[in-house]
Amino acid sequence: MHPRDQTIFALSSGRPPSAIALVRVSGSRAGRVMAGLAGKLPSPRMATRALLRDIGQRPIDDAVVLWFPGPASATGEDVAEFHVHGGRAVLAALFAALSGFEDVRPAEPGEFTRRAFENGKLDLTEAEGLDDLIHADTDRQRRQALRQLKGLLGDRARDWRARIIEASALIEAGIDFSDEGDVPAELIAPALAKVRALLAEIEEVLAGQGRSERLRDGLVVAIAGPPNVGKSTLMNQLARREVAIVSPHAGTTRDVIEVQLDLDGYPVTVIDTAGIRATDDPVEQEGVRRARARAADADLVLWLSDSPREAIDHDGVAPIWKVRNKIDLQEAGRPLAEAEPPGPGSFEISASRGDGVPELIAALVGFAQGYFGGTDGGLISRTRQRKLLQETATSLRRSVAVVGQGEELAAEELRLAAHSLGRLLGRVDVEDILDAIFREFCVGK
Ligand SMILES: Nc1nc2c(ncn2[C@@H]2O[C@H](COP(=O)(O)OP(=O)(O)OP(=O)(O)O)[C@@H](O)[C@H]2O)c(=O)[nH]1
Ligand SMILES: [K+]
Ligand SMILES: [Mg+2]
Repeated sequence: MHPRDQTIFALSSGRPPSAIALVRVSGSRAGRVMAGLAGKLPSPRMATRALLRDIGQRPIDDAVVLWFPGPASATGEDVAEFHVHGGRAVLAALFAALSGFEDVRPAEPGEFTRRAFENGKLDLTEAEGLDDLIHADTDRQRRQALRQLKGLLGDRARDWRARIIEASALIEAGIDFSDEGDVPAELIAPALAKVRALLAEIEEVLAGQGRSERLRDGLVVAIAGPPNVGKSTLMNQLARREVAIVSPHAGTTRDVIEVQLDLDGYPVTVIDTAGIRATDDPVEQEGVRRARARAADADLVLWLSDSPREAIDHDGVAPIWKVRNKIDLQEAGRPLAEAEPPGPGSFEISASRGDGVPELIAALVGFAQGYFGGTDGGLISRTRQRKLLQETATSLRRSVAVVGQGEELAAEELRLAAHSLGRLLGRVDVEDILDAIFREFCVGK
């Protein structure tokens, strides 16, 4: 039997031990497996208690089982669910029993979702949304994934694709009409109007959404600056715990230290780095090299200093905010007048006391909002989706541009645009691209 037609099983709940574990089985043998282990097939979609027994009639566990005959199941195939006690030995015994059935094997990562996709239960954007929902750590990631899973992008793409096909039908009809000479303008004009309208919609989605696909990975904010200015102290303030060593000794931090923060639902990775200075210590030199490299790749750099006019020693394309630290010392002694007045992207804080830190955090949230594209988030959640929408828009623009040189050229561009949207939905993709996408999913999904 081809692996694709085999029946698959996997643990679909979390890592054992746990109170309950869910093992799913999908494929043509699922019914035989269920009847074999539970003694008989329960009524469809009814939670039923059953003593599971292996092939030698030895009991495995007292379980709750569910039977979903296809196509009304998550994958579209026959699906059997076993809710067992989530112990490692219980699962080992159940897996051994499942593997004993002919043409039944453990699932590959993402294989359940792939079968659902292939049986038309989900389009590719929805499958991606499902994977994102499982991996969502913050509230905004969850909401974006849920929009994707509910098919918001997929529905738009299906609508656009249908309208492109209508427009191209008008143009093709025009081509058939005129064996010699020009296609009548009455046919071309409405087609062009359709194309322009939907191009505007796609451009709006592309322009208005910030970098919403980056919401999956989050934003990287690097704290950089000279030694001893309080970078690690600020890091600990932002993390609200002692993640980095703080000491009056310049050159304390050498490794890059990362924490994941949830800032108002936005995922933000903050990195603390070695103080940047010339040094003879080879270990510190390596720390400085790493600090420069990570700050150069960051999406935002907080350049920390403890003196009013500190030169910024950093190369990179990311915006830099000047953060002046230790203002508590200034209040105690030196006059405030010598300080540069703080402007946009410029902050004054006391990392040890916490003054100015809430304002800095609020500004970071604002930055994240602008970066990811506003409060409602985007329709686009992956680079793959953005690229295909850009390709679609390019083909539509070309079709409008070339229509004067020949209707066939315009029709060809519309075909390409429809093809790009088909790929977005996973309707026309080649096997290896689908393999690459589904391989990233987890086992049991
Ligand atoms: N008065 C005052 N001291 C601070 C403040 N922030 C940090 N410090 C002190 O400054 C010293 C250096 O702090 P760190 O956080 O280790 O500085 P760093 O920039 O990480 O230093 P390196 O990792 O060595 O580059 C420590 O003694 C801190 O307690 C502040 O806001 N006010
Ligand atoms: K230090
Ligand atoms: Mg430090």
